[in-house]
Amino acid sequence: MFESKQPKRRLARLYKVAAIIAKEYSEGLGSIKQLVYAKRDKHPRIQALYALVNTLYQRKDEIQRLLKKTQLLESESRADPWVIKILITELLYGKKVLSGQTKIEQTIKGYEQIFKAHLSDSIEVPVKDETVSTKPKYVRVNALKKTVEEAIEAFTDEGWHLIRHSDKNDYNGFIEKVAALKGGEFMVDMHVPSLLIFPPRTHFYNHPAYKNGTVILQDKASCLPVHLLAPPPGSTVLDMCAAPGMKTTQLAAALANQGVVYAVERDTKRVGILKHIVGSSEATCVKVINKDVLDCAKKDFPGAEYILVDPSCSGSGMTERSTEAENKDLARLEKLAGFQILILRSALTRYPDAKRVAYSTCSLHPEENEEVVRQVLETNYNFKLVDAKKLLNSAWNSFGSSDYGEMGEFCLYARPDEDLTNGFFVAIFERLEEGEQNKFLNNRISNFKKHLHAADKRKERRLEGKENKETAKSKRGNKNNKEKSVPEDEPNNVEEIENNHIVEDEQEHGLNDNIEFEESVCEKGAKKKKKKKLTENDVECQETVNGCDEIENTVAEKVDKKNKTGKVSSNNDATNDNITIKKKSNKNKHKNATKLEESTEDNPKNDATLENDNPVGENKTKKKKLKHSTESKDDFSIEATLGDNENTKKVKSKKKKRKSCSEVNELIDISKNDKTLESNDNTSEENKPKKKKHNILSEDNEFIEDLKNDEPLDSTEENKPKKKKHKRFSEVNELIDMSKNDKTVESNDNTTEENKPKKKKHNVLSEDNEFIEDLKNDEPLDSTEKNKPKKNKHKRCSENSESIVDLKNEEPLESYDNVTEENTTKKKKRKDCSEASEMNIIKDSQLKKKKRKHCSEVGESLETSENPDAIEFTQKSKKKKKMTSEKGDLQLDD
Ligand SMILES: C[S@@+](CC[C@H](N)C(=O)[O-])C[C@H]1O[C@@H](n2cnc3c(N)ncnc32)[C@H](O)[C@@H]1O
Repeated sequence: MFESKQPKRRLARLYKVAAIIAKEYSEGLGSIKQLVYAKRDKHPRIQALYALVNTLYQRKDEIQRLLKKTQLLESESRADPWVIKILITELLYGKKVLSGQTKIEQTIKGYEQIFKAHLSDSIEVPVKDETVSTKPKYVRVNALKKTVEEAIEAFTDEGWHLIRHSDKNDYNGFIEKVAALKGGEFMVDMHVPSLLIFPPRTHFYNHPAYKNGTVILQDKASCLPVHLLAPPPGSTVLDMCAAPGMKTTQLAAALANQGVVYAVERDTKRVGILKHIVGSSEATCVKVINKDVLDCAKKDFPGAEYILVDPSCSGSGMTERSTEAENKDLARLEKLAGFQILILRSALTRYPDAKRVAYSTCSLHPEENEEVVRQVLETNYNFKLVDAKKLLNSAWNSFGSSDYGEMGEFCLYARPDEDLTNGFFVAIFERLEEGEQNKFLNNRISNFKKHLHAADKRKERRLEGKENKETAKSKRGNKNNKEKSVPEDEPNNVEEIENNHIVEDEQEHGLNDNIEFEESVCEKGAKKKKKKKLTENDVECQETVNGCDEIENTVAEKVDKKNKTGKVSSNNDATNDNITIKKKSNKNKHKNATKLEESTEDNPKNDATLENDNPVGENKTKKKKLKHSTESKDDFSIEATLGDNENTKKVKSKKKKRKSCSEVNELIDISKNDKTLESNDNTSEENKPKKKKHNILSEDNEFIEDLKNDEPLDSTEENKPKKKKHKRFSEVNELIDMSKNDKTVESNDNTTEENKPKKKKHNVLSEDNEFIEDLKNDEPLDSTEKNKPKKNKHKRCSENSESIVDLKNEEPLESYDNVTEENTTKKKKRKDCSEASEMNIIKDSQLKKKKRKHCSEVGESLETSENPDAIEFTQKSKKKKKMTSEKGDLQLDD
């Protein structure tokens, strides 16, 4: 046989595999390092793979620019865009040659001069080599296998020299010593006693202590949540987001294997890694549970006393580049925050035996941290935030943003530049003792929500009543003449209206968190329900492993080998977090899953540096303070959201479409009043003479007036002149629904839900989600405020609306805001509405289009809602009788 001397016609496997990894990384399927390891069987040159993909992401902006200028992706549309990007990376920043003869390589080479010409136009941005770590290597001694003393002795025997730091209060001195660690030296951490510190780039992969599970590679920051949670031996612990299991094993060690650690992990693949780590660390007290923890309840983890909430996050703290933390993908952060709020709130509300809860992220973004804490804490009656500084005996420097006042300062940050760790955030909550108070409770919200909660309960009772009634009716042979006598466009009764907004089926869905939102509003014929397009927004979150990339990779490798699957990370988005907010129609439950594209613009995250063979040294540590984003944070005040007209700004949207700001403000104002909510009750429309439906504004005002009366409910309704309140009820009910998460706050939701009669499926507006909406309205994530000058406190309503709208306009908030999908087609209508009210109210009002006639005063009322006298004005305006113009969409704004 003659050897063919023909040039290689096939693309080098290195490039193919690198392209796959780059793509998977862009999809958030893992850190570059994890993905490289996972593809090891596909290409053994992991360093070359890593270098290519890492460089691609370091240079992504330039490459993107080149692609745009040359239109290469368009002209080479048949080629894999990721292969093109990898080849450009190789050509411009890698080997600087493409030696293959494939068509695509030839094409890319053909562009070389053009690329270079474009590049010379731009300023060269120096790229930091992320493979050179300046962070020390942290090694946690697995107390289940060896004591720290034994480990120290063993390392000393190996020739390592222990550097001591005895002053427990001198954190700065400690950091200096850590930064100065030289080859052959190690220290014991001053906070986490089981943690040993070695110089950067010390290798442990081949060390027997690592291989046999005696030591675990875990960054110090990642040890802090469990250290601060401090469950004693014998206790019951719930680890809500457990894989890969670094903190799970730390928890087991804290318990000395006495007691139980429920380690919950949703992702099946990661459960495999979790089990492996748990097994190899001999953490016998751990029970691994492959479940979505949001589908769990207290019965699943009986007696859970200590809870660790370490949810998926942006992972912005996992990079050594502090600039990374400044690159915010606001929409993504908001989605993550939504999920984080849900999960933290569930920890604080579902488990009645919980004494202490640790919330942590490996993110440096306040949106995922202080903001999450704030949103959850401000409505929580049972927990307080513990001052982390005190827990660490003041020997720590980095805390949360003072923009959040004391609340922020009670939270702890670990910062790469200051603490020589990964970036991390920890907040510790403790159950209130008797007589104690959560000083961050926002009473205004709480009272409001308490009322709503009460109203909610009443609604349930009414529903039960209705069920009975219906049964009786059907027994009577379904004689329903009454219905026929009701004008077409009128809902039959309050119950019916309310039924359209029932939060349901929490039992089935585990809780409020997998959210289903039924859009059903009365239409002509009273019983027709509008079907909405269903959406399921999968929010893919970058899985971050909190400082345990290395171990995870290695374990992944081991698991791989064992399972002979060859894959740990895969294209399967199982590694992603799915925040699902669903809308379902009554009848059809079809879903349209929309995957959020994680853009390639994402900077590399979680890319713990690959081990290399550099000698120990170069412990240059930046003392520069990490510039932490401290966007303006207006103090939250429900007062403002509930109609702080004094501070409301001009609402921008068109008159006719935004008439109802004042209405909602009024409604909400009113709902602040116990009695007003009570007055919602027992309003039987059936018993009322039917009235004109067109005078919405005046109806509202009257209704509001009614609500403002302190008359006891039942009597009120009976004695009042009959009005068409039911329409407003539905709106109020929506408002109530919006705030129903109170249940989650006040009750141990799951458990209470369990005891409730089952309701209609899929008629669910998840309380939590709505609550998030609510809260979002109350205070936008600081992202939305980002570009704004700091404002006075309590300037909430219109500002928020505007800022949220701005944000929405730029990028729809998919996970929160299903309704925005629909709304996007109605942009003009919702400019001034904050999301929650839009979500809930627009729909209703849209469906009332045909029913409602409005007078021009509606527009006026909206205008007036922007000024401080809005309510007064609207009250005046109710006196005007004539509604002249037929009005379509009614939007109620906060
Ligand atoms: C940041 S990692 C946790 C790291 C882990 N605590 C450790 O120290 O090794 C977040 C994990 O939570 C899991 N997760 C996300 N949402 C979840 C949910 N709803 N229920 C259970 N696990 C979830 C993710 O799959 C991911 O493995």
